[in-house]
Amino acid sequence: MIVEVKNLVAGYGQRVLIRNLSFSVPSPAFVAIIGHNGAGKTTFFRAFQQKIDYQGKLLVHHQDLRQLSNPAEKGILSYLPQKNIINFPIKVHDLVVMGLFRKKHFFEDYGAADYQQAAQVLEQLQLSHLIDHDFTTLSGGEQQLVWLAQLMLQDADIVLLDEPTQQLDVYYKNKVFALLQEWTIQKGKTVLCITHDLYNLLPLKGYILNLSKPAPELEPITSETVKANQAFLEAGRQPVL
Ligand SMILES: Nc1ncnc2c1ncn2[C@@H]1O[C@H](COP(=O)(O)OP(=O)(O)OP(=O)(O)O)[C@@H](O)[C@H]1O
Repeated sequence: MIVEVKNLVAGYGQRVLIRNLSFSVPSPAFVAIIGHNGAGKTTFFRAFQQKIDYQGKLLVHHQDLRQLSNPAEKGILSYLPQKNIINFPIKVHDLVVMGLFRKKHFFEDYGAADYQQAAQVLEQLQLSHLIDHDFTTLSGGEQQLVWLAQLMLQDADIVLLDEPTQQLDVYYKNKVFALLQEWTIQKGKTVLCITHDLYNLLPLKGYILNLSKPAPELEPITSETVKANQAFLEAGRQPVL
């Protein structure tokens, strides 16, 4: 089992957002996590990162995440937040190369081979022209792609992405989803991706987890499930019982 969620209950104080969620991802897969604004998608990721208290169990590779120290350092888990703000000047190349942090000792400098790897992922994302730019001067979508490049270098087994295509144009939305699919099929990664871009899921193989449903479960991505979930979300929020 790569990821197992067992009877997860999570929220804030009296406000329970995730009630008894259970599912398992037995082999590398792409999982789109969908739901209305405020449904608890980011909260679910916070539980994964042990940033909030929760009941139930979260297991990765059969290990309880509560007992697993520093899964990022071990290359088990990586995370791309919805917003990641930097307020000091830094070159795109220098930011991306930091994705290799777990291969470095404390204070060890990044070398030519590391910068070469960073340049390669930037090229793959068609961002080579931005390599020497100051990150803080880039557009929102460009910044989002640069973070994605850094995440690629982290090369973790399980990748959590919170709306990675939110600010992207139609071309890059498709390109990023295709890339995430490639990570699962060619590199054996498990990708959990929060998204509101349901129609971009249509060409993909994987699963949908709709956290707005009363009993969310993994549904295979097909044109029927995408359309049914889109209709479900368009119908509006269900009253909380
Ligand atoms: N630290 C917190 N304390 C109390 N309530 C919080 C906290 N963080 C988030 N919430 C609330 O929990 C609810 C779920 O938030 P969450 O960020 O998980 O939603 P989401 O499904 O990711 O939504 P969106 O699609 O808008 O990003 C929201 O109503 C939010 O206001």
